[in-house]
Amino acid sequence: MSLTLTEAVALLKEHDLLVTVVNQNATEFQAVEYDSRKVKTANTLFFCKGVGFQPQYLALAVEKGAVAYVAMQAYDQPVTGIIVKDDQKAMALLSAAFYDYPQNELFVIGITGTKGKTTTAYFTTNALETSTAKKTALISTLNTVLGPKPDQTFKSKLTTPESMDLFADMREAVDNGMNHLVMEVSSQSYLKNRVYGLKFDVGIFLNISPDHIGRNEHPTFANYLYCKEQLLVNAKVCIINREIEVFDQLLQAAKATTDPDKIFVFSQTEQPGVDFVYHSLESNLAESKFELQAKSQKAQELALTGEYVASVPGDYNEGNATAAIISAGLAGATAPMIQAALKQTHIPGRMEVLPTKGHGTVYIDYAHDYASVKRLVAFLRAQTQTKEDRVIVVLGATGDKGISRRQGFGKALSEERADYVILTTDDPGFEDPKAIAEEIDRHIDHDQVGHVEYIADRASAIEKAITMSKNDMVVIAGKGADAYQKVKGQDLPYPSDLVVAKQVIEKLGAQPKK
Ligand SMILES: CC(=O)N[C@H]1[C@@H](OP(=O)(O)OP(=O)(O)OC[C@H]2O[C@@H](n3ccc(=O)[nH]c3=O)[C@H](O)[C@@H]2O)O[C@H](CO)[C@@H](O)[C@@H]1O[C@H](C)C(=O)N[C@@H](C)C(=O)N[C@H](CCC(=O)O)C(=O)O
Ligand SMILES: Nc1ncnc2c1ncn2[C@@H]1O[C@H](COP(=O)(O)OP(=O)(O)OP(=O)(O)O)[C@@H](O)[C@H]1O
Repeated sequence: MSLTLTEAVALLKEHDLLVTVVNQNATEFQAVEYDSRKVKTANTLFFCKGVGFQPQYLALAVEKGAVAYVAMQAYDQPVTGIIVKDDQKAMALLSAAFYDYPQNELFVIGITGTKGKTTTAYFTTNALETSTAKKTALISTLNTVLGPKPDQTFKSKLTTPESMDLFADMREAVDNGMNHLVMEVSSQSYLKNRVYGLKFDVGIFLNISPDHIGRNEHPTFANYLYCKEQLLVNAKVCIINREIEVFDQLLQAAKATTDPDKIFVFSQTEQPGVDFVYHSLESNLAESKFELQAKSQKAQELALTGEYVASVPGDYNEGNATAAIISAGLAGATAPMIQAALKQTHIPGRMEVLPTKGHGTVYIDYAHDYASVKRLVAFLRAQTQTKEDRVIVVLGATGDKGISRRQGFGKALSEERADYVILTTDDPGFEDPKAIAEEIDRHIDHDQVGHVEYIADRASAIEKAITMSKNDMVVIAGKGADAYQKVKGQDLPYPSDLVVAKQVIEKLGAQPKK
């Protein structure tokens, strides 16, 4: 992989991003980097970007071999400086060029939404497994999969990687023989221009509710919506959930750049302009069965009508699965292939079900905002068998970010009348977990929620909930498959909610007979 100074300058000029070039002595770059600690070779082009950037990082990069840098200002360094109007946009464009536009060799499906991105990404990837002969790469909050070998799967750092990492990942996927890519597209990735200039073959918009607004994230809901909307503006084919409150605005955004014939709308209810309708047939504690109907000519042409079973319970997962079915169909999978895949999809930390003998049913779920906790508690309430069966909830709220979630949890637990709530620790960061719990508690309507208590140690909170449960639904919410607690800038090891719950069930001798 390489890039010449002439090519870089031409590309930046084409996008009206170039200000000037200083010390024009470098000619060709054999490596690109944005972290001085990672610079390894001479002929590196270094990117100065980000709120935490400091000039000494560039000095270190130069010491280690950087021959040029891209920045929004010139620095006192003897190497070539490519001065640009926007460092993040420049990094995305030049990274794509450096890695020789790997997106052109992949069918790229992008997924956005406040909730359901990871679930839909896993459904879609599995649905494509047969039609692409296992050549579908995945970039998700949980894992990044760039090839079939075990060492080509690794834990992701972000939901959507930094642009340079994204294009490097895509190149690696192509080199590993992949020809499709399913990826989550966070609103933050548009805010930070991580996907600037990238065209998606299919863009999915699942839902939007207030979240990710505040320090380090979006200043307002309008900005959050605008960033998410950009996926539709940059997709050749759009799939949109009709039930989104701001659907009309989304449709307009999609239509600005996409032929209406390439926009697919899905809904739970029949209404004008909808291409696909899904109806729930049976939603139980282990899976969801639903029917998908094609309503428009273009939908019928995809031949996806039929009954589907999604392995992940929760009626909202039928919407996620529907989006996955349509996108997989557009990418060439047939209904039988998708039906077989959805039945078997396992998504770590999303509605993991542990039935017990004598201690009810335990759910581990990543629900960590108002909308997801509300839907989860409502769903589990509907599954209780008798009036005496309780919904017992274990949760905490993260420190340093998502502050509005504390109020949201209080509201969701009150509206859905959780019977027993144990507040506990969930990635407190630099905050005091007890103070976070007290804040959630202040937003709980104690006339609606049976009982609320605080147990600082998460494993002990889980143990108490399962031990006290008889025929109840125990929900351990918020951390999903995370095997750490984020405390004061460190990831402290934590066995994960699933492992803790299994240990408790074993200790109680409550494993169900196989
Ligand atoms: C607010 C935000 O998005 N920040 C991201 C951004 O940081 P930044 O560009 O400001 O960079 P920085 O960390 O201040 O560091 C400045 C620069 O100095 C460099 N550096 C630093 C130290 C050094 O010794 N040498 C050096 O060169 C760094 O590599 C960096 O390029 O770029 C970094 C990678 O270059 C990301 O790690 C970082 O994500 C932070 C950790 C984060 O928490 N982001 C969250 C909000 C996020 O992006 N979340 C979304 C999901 C949200 C959703 O579900 O919708 C996501 O896509 O993951
Ligand atoms: N369509 C939906 N509506 C409401 N809640 C949902 C929906 N889909 C999933 N959830 C809930 O949200 C949780 C997170 O789901 P998932 O990881 O798929 O979403 P995500 O968009 O990737 O989340 P995040 O951005 O927080 O990583 C699930 O565990 C479930 O409780």
